[in-house]
Amino acid sequence: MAYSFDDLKNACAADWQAYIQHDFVRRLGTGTLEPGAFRYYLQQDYLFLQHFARAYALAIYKSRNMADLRQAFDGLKAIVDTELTLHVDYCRQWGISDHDLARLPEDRATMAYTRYVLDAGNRGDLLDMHVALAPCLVGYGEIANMLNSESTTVRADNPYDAWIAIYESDAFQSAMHSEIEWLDERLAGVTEQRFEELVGIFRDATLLEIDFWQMGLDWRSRSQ
Ligand SMILES: Cc1ncc(CN)c(N)n1
Repeated sequence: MAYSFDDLKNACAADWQAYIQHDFVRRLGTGTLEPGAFRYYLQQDYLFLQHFARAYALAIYKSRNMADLRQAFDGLKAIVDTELTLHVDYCRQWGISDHDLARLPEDRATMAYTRYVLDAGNRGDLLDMHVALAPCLVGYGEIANMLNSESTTVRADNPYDAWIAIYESDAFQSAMHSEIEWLDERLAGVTEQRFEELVGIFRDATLLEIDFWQMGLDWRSRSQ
């Protein structure tokens, strides 16, 4: 059987839905998320993105041909040039200065997720690395599309509208599609046993995304 990215998602369908439809996401869409929860998430996400940039750099290191190298490089650029740049501007709008960002303590949910992905890439091969990175890139693209399709989503006067805009942007959506294409090509040739290993990594990373949203909702008990 030729596997595809959709098979990875289908193998962890309940966890994937719990991630995409998390309460944190729903409240972003309706504009009802507590500002403190969003601010805490935004700050941790700044640290998260820096570690994910390191993970894409590891994917570049593990690439053995130009096509793989270019794919990992595009992922690195999407994080550093698109997401992190917008993120720093966005943090300023939320009253979080560069000074604050430079001194942030790392939450254990940030630590667990980012180190898991770096470890999956270190001990595994390039496909393990991309599968560990996929819930991040594909999940946020899907979340933006899901929010756009829901009648309960508020865009005008929603304090989180700019957040949705980052992930519905052409730059982010095209990075997501190109990653799915890359994964589809590689997954088509794996054995059943290898696919099951990859499902384990994909599920772990999806569960760690859920923990990251939950960290935001639990911000009061986690605040520095
Ligand atoms: C935790 C998390 N996951 C995914 C993304 C989208 N790159 C993000 N910014 N933060």
